[in-house]
Amino acid sequence: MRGFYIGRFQPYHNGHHRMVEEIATEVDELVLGIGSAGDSHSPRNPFTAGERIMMVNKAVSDFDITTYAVPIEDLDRNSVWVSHVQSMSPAFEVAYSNNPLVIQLFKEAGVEVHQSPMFNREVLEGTEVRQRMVEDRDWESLVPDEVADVVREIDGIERLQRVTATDGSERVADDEDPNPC
Ligand SMILES: Nc1ncnc2c1ncn2[C@@H]1O[C@H](COP(=O)(O)OP(=O)(O)OP(=O)(O)O)[C@@H](O)[C@H]1O
Ligand SMILES: NC(=O)c1ccc[n+]([C@@H]2O[C@H](COP(=O)(O)O)[C@@H](O)[C@H]2O)c1
Repeated sequence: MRGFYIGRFQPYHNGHHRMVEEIATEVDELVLGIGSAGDSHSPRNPFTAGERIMMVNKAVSDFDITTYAVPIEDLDRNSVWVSHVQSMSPAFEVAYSNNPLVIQLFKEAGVEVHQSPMFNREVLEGTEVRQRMVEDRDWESLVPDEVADVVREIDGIERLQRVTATDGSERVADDEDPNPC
């Protein structure tokens, strides 16, 4: 059976990794949808789709399943998003998500959805990992070693700190662009 699991993976962290570990007990092939694939170089989405594919591919290589990382760009129309996903992905029988909108859209489209428990969500959250990266606090312990290697290879911390930087007069929220064009 083939499953589908989508996330922004900004970055791929140990919560995602635990979820893939669980999913691997239920399917023999898994498509990892790289969500919001067109977004990068912002505080909420610092890494490109290609960089996230590197993180995911290296981190899941130990699992005993075949995986395919597929970039999925966002659409303005939620009502056709599942068709968009299906048009980009190898066919799958079950979708995995804990995101209420994603679950709703798949269910309305007649796709079976499985949820997973949230693992150590107090710290295993992309927002927390990025906050620690910005503040030069320990983030490496929250991600697989392979992901930490990719972040270092691409100078990811420096990038995130730059795109988050302001002139110092105010704090920038995670989803706010401090450098609007
Ligand atoms: N700690 C976790 N345990 C289980 N599932 C998780 C965990 N963190 C995220 N997920 C799930 O993985 C999917 C992808 O999540 P996503 O990439 O948005 O990560 P996130 O940690 O929620 O990131 P952000 O804080 O950047 O929004 C979602 O279904 C989300 O609910
Ligand atoms: N209309 C759309 O483009 C649409 C709808 C639902 C989810 N998504 C994407 O799916 C991904 C879901 O991942 P998260 O669970 O990490 O939020 C995100 O990248 C989100 O933008 C997009």
